[in-house]
Amino acid sequence: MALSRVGTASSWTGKEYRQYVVIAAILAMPLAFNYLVACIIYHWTYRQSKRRGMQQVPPEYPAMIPILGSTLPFLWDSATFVKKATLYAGRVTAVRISLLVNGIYLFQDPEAVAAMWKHPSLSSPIFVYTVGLRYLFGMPEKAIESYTIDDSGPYRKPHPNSNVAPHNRVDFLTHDSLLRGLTGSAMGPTFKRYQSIVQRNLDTEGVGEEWKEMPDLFLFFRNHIGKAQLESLFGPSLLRINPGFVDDLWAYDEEVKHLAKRFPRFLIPNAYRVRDRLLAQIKNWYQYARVQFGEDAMDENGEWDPFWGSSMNRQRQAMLLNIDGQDDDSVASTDLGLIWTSITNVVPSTMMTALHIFKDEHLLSRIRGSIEDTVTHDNEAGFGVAMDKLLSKDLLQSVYAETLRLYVQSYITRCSPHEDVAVGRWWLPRNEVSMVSSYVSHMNTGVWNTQHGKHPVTSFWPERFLVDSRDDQSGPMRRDLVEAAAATTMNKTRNSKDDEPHFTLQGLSGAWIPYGGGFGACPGRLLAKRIILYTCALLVSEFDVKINTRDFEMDSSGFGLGTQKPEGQIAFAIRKRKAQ
Ligand code: HEM
Repeated sequence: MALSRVGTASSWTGKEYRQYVVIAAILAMPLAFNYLVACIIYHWTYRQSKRRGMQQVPPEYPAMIPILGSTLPFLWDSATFVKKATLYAGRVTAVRISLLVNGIYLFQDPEAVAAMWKHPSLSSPIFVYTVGLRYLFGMPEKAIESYTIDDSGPYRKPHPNSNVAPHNRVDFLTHDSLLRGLTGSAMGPTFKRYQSIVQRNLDTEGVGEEWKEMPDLFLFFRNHIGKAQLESLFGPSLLRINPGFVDDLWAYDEEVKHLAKRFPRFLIPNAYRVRDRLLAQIKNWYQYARVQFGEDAMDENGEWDPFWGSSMNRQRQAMLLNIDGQDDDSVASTDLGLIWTSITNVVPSTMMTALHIFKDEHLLSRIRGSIEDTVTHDNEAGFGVAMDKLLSKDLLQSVYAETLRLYVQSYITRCSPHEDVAVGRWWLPRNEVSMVSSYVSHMNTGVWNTQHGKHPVTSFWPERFLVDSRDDQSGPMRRDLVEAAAATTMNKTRNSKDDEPHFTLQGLSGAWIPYGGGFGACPGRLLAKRIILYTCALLVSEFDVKINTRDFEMDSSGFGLGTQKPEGQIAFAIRKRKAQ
């Protein structure tokens, strides 16, 4: 009896089930048809472009669900998705992906990326500024307007079609101030301050000639390298009057990935709370510096004072507050962006460079040997280094370049507000957003030399950027590309027979892109390279470090937002080196 009841019920369910399947199939037919058409157009466009060599707009990556497009895979598994979407017939290429609000063009073939850097209409990061300021850095909506309406470009001369008033040219004004403040004559004093502050910070750790066990390498770098960099750029007052600033900055860094997904406050209250705290501390700093600062506080060149730090910060205040709709709240958001960008890339990059050196005894001893003639140690003056010489050390530069290749996972974003532009063999339509993923470029097996798989693109190979004339399998680029370049341009990329292996980035302008590129490239890149190389030279010369946690994974959850960090803590031991 019970069995027959079950049987009746299940056959009734089966019938219902079949009806649902039929309805679902009918409903799915337009979707399947739509997808099929999208696939045909997608393949046809690539084939046409290849066969006829025609300049055209990149095709759209087929997505099953209209309107939603590729939003879900792009947001939730961005690394896998962009790698897949930008690959066609085994080659990295350009594609349009449709997202919920609008679409994005991804340009990844190295020729297109190199062309992008050269194009004056694609030199401005203003579009990504507006996104960052709104969603990451919490700028009030009324202040963002000045950023969204500025179509005058990043150059001193405004675009002829733009009517933006000179004092509202936020794109040019901010970029110009950053270039003046972070490069050229201003960089030297900032870097000098960094050198003495980092040595002072390391001294506070009390490391002696006995091994000192420590639980977390990243914390060590945050507290010494990160703090030194903050102080050398923004001055001691910001940190002194806000003792929780550094911890809050790193707590915020953990939350940025959630803010980037545009979740509302009620879903990620901690992210909004820590951001509010940081903005309040930055405004607190403004109040303090305004009261304390006087002309007599400046150094002899007017480059630095203990309240605003570098003169760039002091001058940014006047420049930003002069722009329509700006006040302390909006300027604090802009400064949060600057502080976050300047610190949170260089700290993990420095740590990963040092980590790779200390993890490998042989590499450590080669690096020590190679920089011996550049470093000095004086009991009075402490550690010293001839920076010009250090910056040209081949193996150290190769380790640095390889570290950035492996761990920098940024999206570099551009938009042309006035005209369609040619990007290599593609067109980018006016006002459309284009992005380049450094990760896809850095993992492109069509470019990078892996010595036939011996050194996969996903692995760390310290010599990848060294060219050795005695070894035709050496160098960062695949052998076939080097030969093709040499045949067409008579380019001599190899050194002469008796030269030592030398560091090169030749031919990699569209492939090695940790700092973006062109006029909009990272204005902190020269300072970053100095900080990374100097810090590694200091650590390897003055300390022994044993890496105790040797197996760890990298955290990919912040994909697209900058440099990767390790997942979990890396335990290590450190001691002062005995006098050599
Ligand atoms: C290894 C360290 C660093 C990496 C990997 C890095 C990477 C980047 C990238 C990919 C961009 C976008 C560039 C583009 O759009 O083409 C950028 C922009 C920027 N970076 Fe860096 N960066 C680093 C260090 C620094 C440092 C040390 C500073 C400041 C001292 C800094 C300040 C900035 C600023 C202010 C921007 C925005 C540029 C603008 O508005 O014109 N960065 N960075």
